[in-house]
Amino acid sequence: MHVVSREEMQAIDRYTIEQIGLGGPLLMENAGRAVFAELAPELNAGKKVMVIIGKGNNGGDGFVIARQLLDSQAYEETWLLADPEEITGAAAYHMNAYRAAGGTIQRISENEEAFTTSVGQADLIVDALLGTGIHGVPYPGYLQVIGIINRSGARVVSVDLPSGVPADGEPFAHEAVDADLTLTLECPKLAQFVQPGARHFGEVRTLRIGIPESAFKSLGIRRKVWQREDIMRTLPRRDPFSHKGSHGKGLLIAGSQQMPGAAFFAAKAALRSGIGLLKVSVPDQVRPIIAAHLPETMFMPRTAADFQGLSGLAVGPGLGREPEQAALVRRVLEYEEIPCVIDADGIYHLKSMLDLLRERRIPAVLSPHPGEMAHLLDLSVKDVEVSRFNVSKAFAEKYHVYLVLKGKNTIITAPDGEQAVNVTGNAALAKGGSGDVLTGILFAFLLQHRRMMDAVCNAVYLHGAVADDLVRSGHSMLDVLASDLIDRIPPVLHHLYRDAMR
Ligand SMILES: NC(=O)C1=CN([C@@H]2O[C@H](COP(=O)(O)OP(=O)(O)OC[C@H]3O[C@@H](n4cnc5c(N)ncnc54)[C@H](OP(=O)(O)O)[C@@H]3O)[C@@H](O)[C@H]2O)[C@H](O)CC1
Ligand SMILES: [K+]
Repeated sequence: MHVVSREEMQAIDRYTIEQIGLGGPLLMENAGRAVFAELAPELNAGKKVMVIIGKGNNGGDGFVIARQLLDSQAYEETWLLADPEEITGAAAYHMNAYRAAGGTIQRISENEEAFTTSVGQADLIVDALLGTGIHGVPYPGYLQVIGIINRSGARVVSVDLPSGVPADGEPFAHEAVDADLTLTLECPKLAQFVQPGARHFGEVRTLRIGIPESAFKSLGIRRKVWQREDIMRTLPRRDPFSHKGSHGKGLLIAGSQQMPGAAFFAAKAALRSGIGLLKVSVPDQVRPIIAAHLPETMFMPRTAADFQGLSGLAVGPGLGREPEQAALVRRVLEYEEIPCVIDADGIYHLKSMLDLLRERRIPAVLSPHPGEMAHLLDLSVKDVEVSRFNVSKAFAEKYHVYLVLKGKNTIITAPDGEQAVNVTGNAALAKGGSGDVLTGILFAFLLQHRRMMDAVCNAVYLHGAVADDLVRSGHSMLDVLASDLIDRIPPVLHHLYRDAMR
């Protein structure tokens, strides 16, 4: 499923209408019917549904929805914030159809009191005020209606976008509709994954409205949501005649006296995610802790780390920030013949050697959280968070890396700018150690997948999916530990493989 900007969506609309010939009114009919079908189960007899319509094509969708409500069991009212004379194109086409089918349009500006009363009595409000066409702060009339909707107490369903949210995810300070459900048309827009807009969507469902894949191909859209079908398609299939050497021989350089656990979590997660042979380089004092809990690992002295014969490296979890650790990170970066994952303190040290990234033949994989990303770029966390897609793309292309910018919707970016958004995971992951688990999964998957982008996307997907599985079955957002995540990898992988083999 593609993720698009406002401009890209408008270009796709144009291409579909002009090149493919599916006219605007038809697409609008498809959009409105898809929304109505999604709402149908909620439209029982006597339910009071208000359709609140703006001037543009988002409003046009509203007229299609209102027309179908006429024939439903629900009681329907349609309120227009614009002057009907202002309505043009496909929206006018459907406004006329609505009227001709017996619909009545009430104008908000002429009946403000009645409008406010009606909103107070509504069970469900369909927000068809503004979609991708908004620029800047909603005009005063729109702001006023947005505020009334937000204070209504009704269930609010937004068409395409919560009105007032800019489609590209740029920051804004004005009020926008707080939707209970957003039915986004054809494909997600950037705003769905970036704060503050993301907070307005409520539950999100994406409704296809008949735009052919060729329209997206024609525009070369290179941003998508990584979905269950993607991981099932790309999970590595094991050759029955394979041996432990076939699934990666990796060295994990992690842990310190103060943070031995990080090395343990990353190592165990890598083993649980299929790495064939794992060597761990930890300070001598830490070795007994790991050895006692992970007899499957072998050890390499921190002082004599030899990379010969390895197929991958991972450095960072719990490493520490002393200068001597920087030398280790540098060695990993300079060893460019095999993939490497750099996380946590490894990223901290990276700042002084960013140019080494660009020179690597095999791109490194970095998995910073927003704070680590901000440190790398000398930006504030806020600067990173309000521009996650662009910040990620610029960095990945400039330094020729696979960048995993962690967060509610982790964004994965390849060195050529291709992006994927992850939609698994939840706030249970906001706890020390969960990042180390991701490092282990990333490491193991990198050594088992053919395509690096698949490995990185699948690792991020699996990491979130185990957190979702835990919260779905007996855990809460508060209690999940890194070890719970690791212990839940087997059943989640089991179900993914089982479904993939069907
Ligand atoms: N995705 C698809 O394939 C389809 C999507 N559809 C729907 O169409 C909208 C986009 O329609 P568009 O007309 O481009 O934009 P909107 O309806 O969101 O709004 C446009 C009108 O809003 C006015 N506007 C612009 N900025 C503001 C503001 N800050 N405050 C208030 N009003 C604003 C603008 O008027 P101007 O006079 O200012 O230009 C526009 O008239 C999309 O979101 C989908 O819902 C199609 O239905 C089917 C295909
Ligand atoms: K809307």
